[in-house]
Amino acid sequence: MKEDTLVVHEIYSSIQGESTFAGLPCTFVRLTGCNLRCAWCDTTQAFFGGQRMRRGEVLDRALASGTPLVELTGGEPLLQPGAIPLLRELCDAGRTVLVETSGEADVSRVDPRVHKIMDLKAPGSGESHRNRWSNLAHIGPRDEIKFVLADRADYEWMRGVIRERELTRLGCTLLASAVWGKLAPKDLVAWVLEDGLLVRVQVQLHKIIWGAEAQGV
Ligand SMILES: C[S@@+](CC[C@H](N)C(=O)[O-])C[C@H]1O[C@@H](n2cnc3c(N)ncnc32)[C@H](O)[C@@H]1O
Ligand SMILES: Nc1nc2[nH]cc(C(=O)O)c2c(=O)[nH]1
Ligand code: SF4
Ligand SMILES: [Mg+2]
Repeated sequence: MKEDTLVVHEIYSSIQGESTFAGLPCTFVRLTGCNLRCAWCDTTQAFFGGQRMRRGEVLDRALASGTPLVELTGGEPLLQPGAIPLLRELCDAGRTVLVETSGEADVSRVDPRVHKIMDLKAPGSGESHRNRWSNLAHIGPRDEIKFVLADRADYEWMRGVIRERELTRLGCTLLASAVWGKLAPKDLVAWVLEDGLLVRVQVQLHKIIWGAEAQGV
């Protein structure tokens, strides 16, 4: 069956660099392939290649390190049919499970125990037209919506989306992140404070620790 195998770019342990889980030891399962091409994507190496593995082996490798936290990412993890049962099996094994998704793919079948970290792509990504707004119906208090912002125009777009779509009503965390090397986090912080916007500004902790070019961290 098509769910029995997954194409995997890498599996490794590090500390979680993003989201409200930042700083915690975490095992990452990074799947190959993405159907978007965000202008500033820092993981283009995961677009192609990878190794086809049986789902059971991916599960074993993800559990082997013993970290209580496991994240499925990519590329775009939800493009592969095996991602849905893998997320469920990771939850069944007692792990706290995160999935990092562009939000273009349908999130409705993701196990409700999983914490969905879902990007809403701003115009500076070049992929804003791909946002699947119907996914918002499946976002709840355990989930996090992330905006990755390249400039002031992206910031204003985020502010408009939060207000017009009443995102604070979803009860989820709203994350605002600067595109690395493009928007200064201090400018983002100044704008957030000026507007009294209730978002959590995040930086990519792993890039501060290991540098922006390091892979497998
Ligand atoms: C590489 S993506 C993989 C998961 C999924 N495709 C997505 O976009 O959410 C992981 C996260 O890194 C963020 N990201 C990628 N490149 C970035 C950059 N240059 N600066 C800041 N965040 C970036 C993405 O927006 C996303 O939240
Ligand atoms: N340390 C670390 N934390 C992360 N959180 C989300 C990541 C991702 O690429 O999805 C990521 C990553 O690439 N590295
Ligand atoms: S959706 Fe994620 S993996 Fe795909 S291009 Fe955008 S940031 Fe990169
Ligand atoms: Mg990353």
